[in-house]
Amino acid sequence: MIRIESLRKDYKNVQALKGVTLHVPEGELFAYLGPNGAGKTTTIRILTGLTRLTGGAAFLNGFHIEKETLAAKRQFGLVPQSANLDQELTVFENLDVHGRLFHMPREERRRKIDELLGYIDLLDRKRTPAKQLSGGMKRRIMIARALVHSPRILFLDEPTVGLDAGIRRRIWALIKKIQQGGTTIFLTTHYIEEAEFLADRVAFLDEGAIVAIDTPPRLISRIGVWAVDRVREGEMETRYFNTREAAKNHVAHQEDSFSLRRVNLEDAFLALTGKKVK
Ligand SMILES: Nc1ncnc2c1ncn2[C@@H]1O[C@H](COP(=O)(O)OP(=O)(O)OP(=O)(O)O)[C@@H](O)[C@H]1O
Repeated sequence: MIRIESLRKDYKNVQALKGVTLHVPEGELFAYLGPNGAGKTTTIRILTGLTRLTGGAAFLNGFHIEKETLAAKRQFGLVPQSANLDQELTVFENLDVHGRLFHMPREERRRKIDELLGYIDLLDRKRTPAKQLSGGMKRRIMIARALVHSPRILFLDEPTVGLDAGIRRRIWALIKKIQQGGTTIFLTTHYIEEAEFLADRVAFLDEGAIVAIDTPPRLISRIGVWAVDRVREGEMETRYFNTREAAKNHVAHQEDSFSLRRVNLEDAFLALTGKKVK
């Protein structure tokens, strides 16, 4: 469970977070979606104790992140945006170092690491140096590493950035599997389809403030059901309708080329923020 209340973060010249409030119940997969610079990483850095907040409060499974720091830190695993495995160490050693940081006894570390490597389908790479792994494998190992101490909350900062489509889907399946084991997942992304596919609920973050929080289907239904894209005088125009008939009526007798399609989460994001995510 994650509770954030009126969270603010000021850097010298930027108000990175302007009073963010949200609650992620136990076991939910929550996506925090926004364009570059929206404040996604800043939020994760504050929740995981890497950056101090300017105002407001946050709790992880009920523990105050600044007043009960140690207990709060035991609640989560973090997969940062950039690959930070120790390249010279093997896969096992990378995970083992993490288990030691959490003072796990040796036998428990071994058991847990084997279990996790089996879980992510990389047991055969246990003795491989990290530098010999592909980008997708490194990402899976980073996810496994974050789970060594059995946290109940997992933070994933842009978990599939830079990975190709096939590997991205494999990571999605892994994230879903982790949630099905009961872990609360807080994921940042600027890939809308990632949020639409994975998340129980999504927050749209823009310039340090939340614009909307809801389930993907409910966010989409705020806009309409059918969309008509049309190029008009060199500009792309999209209009939204609640029925197919209304959409068809709109394009009847038009000479421009158009496409009729279902409304998706990207439409909802654009309509609610007036921005493009990518
Ligand atoms: N250490 C820092 N010092 C000054 N400004 C910062 C610092 N870190 C972030 N910012 C600013 O705070 C704002 C939010 O940045 P943040 O990295 O949280 O955004 P983001 O949504 O994670 O974007 P991205 O997808 O690019 O990582 C941006 O305007 C950024 O320039």
